[in-house]
Amino acid sequence: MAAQDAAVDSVRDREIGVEQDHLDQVYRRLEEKIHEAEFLMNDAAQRGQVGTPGALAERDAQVFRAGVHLNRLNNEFEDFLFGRIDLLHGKDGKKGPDGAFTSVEPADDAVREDLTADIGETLHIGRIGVLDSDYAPLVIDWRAPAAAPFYRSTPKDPGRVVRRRVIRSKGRQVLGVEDDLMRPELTAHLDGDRLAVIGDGALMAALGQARSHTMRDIVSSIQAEQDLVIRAPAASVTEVAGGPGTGKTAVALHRAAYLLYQDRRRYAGGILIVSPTPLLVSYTEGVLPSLGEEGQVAIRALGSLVDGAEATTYDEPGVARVKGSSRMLKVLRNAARGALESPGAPRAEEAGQLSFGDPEEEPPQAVRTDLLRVVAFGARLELEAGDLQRVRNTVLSGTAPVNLLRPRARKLLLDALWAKSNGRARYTDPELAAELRSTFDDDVSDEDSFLAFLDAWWPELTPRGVLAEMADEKRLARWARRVLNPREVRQVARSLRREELSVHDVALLDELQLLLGTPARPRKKREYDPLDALTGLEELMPQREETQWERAERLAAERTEYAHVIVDEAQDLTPMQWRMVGRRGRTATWTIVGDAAQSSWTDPAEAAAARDEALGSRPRRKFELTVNYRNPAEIAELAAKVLALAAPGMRSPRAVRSTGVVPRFVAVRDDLESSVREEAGRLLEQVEGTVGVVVAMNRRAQARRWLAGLGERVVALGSLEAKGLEYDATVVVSPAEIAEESPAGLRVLYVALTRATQQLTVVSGKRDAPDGNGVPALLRD
Ligand SMILES: Nc1ncnc2c1ncn2[C@@H]1O[C@H](COP(=O)(O)OP(=O)(O)OP(=O)(O)O)[C@@H](O)[C@H]1O
Repeated sequence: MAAQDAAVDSVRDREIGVEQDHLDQVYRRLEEKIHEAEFLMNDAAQRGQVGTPGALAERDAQVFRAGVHLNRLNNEFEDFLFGRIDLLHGKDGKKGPDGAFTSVEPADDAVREDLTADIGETLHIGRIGVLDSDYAPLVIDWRAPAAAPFYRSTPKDPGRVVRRRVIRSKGRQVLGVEDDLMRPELTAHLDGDRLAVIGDGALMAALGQARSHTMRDIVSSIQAEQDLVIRAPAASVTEVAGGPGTGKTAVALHRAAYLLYQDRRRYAGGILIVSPTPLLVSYTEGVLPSLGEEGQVAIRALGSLVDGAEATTYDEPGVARVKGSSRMLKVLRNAARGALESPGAPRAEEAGQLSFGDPEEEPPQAVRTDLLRVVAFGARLELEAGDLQRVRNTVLSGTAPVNLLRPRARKLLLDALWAKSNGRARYTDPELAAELRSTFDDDVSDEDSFLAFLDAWWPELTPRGVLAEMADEKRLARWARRVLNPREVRQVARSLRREELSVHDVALLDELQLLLGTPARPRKKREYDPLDALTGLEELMPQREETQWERAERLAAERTEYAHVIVDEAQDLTPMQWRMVGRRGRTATWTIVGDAAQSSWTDPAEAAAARDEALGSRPRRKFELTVNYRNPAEIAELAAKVLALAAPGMRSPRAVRSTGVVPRFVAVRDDLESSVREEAGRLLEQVEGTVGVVVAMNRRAQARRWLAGLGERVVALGSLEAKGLEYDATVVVSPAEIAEESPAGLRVLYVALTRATQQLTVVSGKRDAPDGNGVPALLRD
């Protein structure tokens, strides 16, 4: 036995040695490429000394390209090289742009009658492609077509692949290899030696690893059904459904990297990934940089999609339900127009009957808006409340955004004043009359009193300002007439009086932005940039174009529309959020991943209708992921009981592994705190990685206090914040409380129960009616 083990070890060492040699060669080549990039940078800098404008622009572009290149190469990639496939000879002898043979099918004579075969091609797969100096591929980028068989090949449908190998390395050292044989029936030879096969279970090893607070990429173990989604053509809409832990988030991130690789020019327009919470954003943020992609992808939480907003608080379920519903559209339309009547500055009647025009007597903000008085051609002209209302109604009868109607309002005011001035009667000659009118307009619109009036009577409205107006219950009741009931009006108004924006307020802000419009402003002069001094370009070309850097920066800052939009946890978007997200991808292609069974939105049918509207008539391709890579079978089985209640008829994904550790149940009489603390402490001792404690939303703050001092590996989460996250172990506190939080509570509980990769403890209170074993009513058979 010992001799056999030793033999296996020596084969393993030999195979590791083979991969180590290859990795050394790759790093030598990478160093050469870094030198090349540095040379390019230096060369470009030299050119700066002799500067015709053309040469300077070229230099700028070259510095930019070389900089990007260097940056990617210098990036310390963990396991830079992670895979290898050994392939039979292919059907034809054609090579693709990555230097590999393109054929997917083996040549007719690739396998001899006695089931022996020779390996015709060996490809190494890594995070980026590297060619040697003869353009032979040392490493194939994982996203290249030639790498697809690494993910797709199965013993049932092996194509040309004989052996698929996962290589584990750290820095520059190969630590291990794991092989899968795709054609176990063959005796294959590579350069005359029999092909060795080492170990199995690369995927299982990855799944069993301790979790940290950041997600890892899965490039070395993407599964075939996931690969189909990642490489699906970008056309129109790709919809992916799958239960908890099936890799939807992971697949969405890898798809972003794939799309960029495949068509960088097209996606220079940016890829937006919409994520439900800031916690999930920070959990996933590291994955794209680890795949060598940064910059062109923006991952934003739903509460941060509008510039300047960073909402993290949640409304109570009842309020969220109103704010998320498309009923709000009508309310917002009324508010956007109605807010003109009640601008933030005190209105005339509130400010008292102040006379108009004498700066001594009156603070500048107390301009009356129910009377316009000007002097023109030596006479005093007035428009009174009734006249003004008529003008306003005429202007507002159109559908254009309110702020953009201001020039029209100004014009109609002048018309009304002109009508009062009798100016038209003075001349019958049309040319003279027109000239007089133009002088009249110029005179009046230069008058301070006219300008001050216009500012007060038709102020530029901001989304935030209008939302603040909606906090006034009486006003909101007017705007929401026949749309919201009095209770809803009271609740929404009250929620808007809070200082912080809620996640649902952000979609309202975005809608208001559209309803109000942004008036054109004079272009701001560019600020002084120290980089200009460095490059010396500013002095040489005073009228210069912006550099590529500046352009990239400007586009990123200005970007509100993207070339591809990926929506994670799509089941949770409210109708108002779909409208907000839809506006960011009007001409985009889309990838939408989600699981209806995990939806925390109360009315999925309404949300589905809003989603259809956002996506329009674009054709959709649907995919389904069926394997749960996160939860062991023991946890998945328990969660399935809640699924049966939350979404009857929906199937659970198949759990891919089992740990033998069943969930633990603890019943508590009165003191939740000490039990939760104790259970969290117990789990911290049993697992190496993170522990999540999930409680009902209204216990969030409390739960944080309970866990104080237990260290960074443990976190307290409100049920809605647990979306998409995972931990080595979780404590779910009072399933009944979570389930009763909202009409979607059972689905939220299903989310909470599916967060652990190893262990789950359920702590029940009185409300849970636990049985003698501590199992709460909701989780019994
Ligand atoms: N092919 C794979 N190889 C290794 N790990 C994988 C693979 N696919 C998924 N995983 C792991 O499984 C876990 C679940 O993945 P992910 O969070 O993407 O699932 P999800 O479908 O988004 O789940 P949920 O709907 O519950 O949010 C992650 O730890 C992920 O790294």
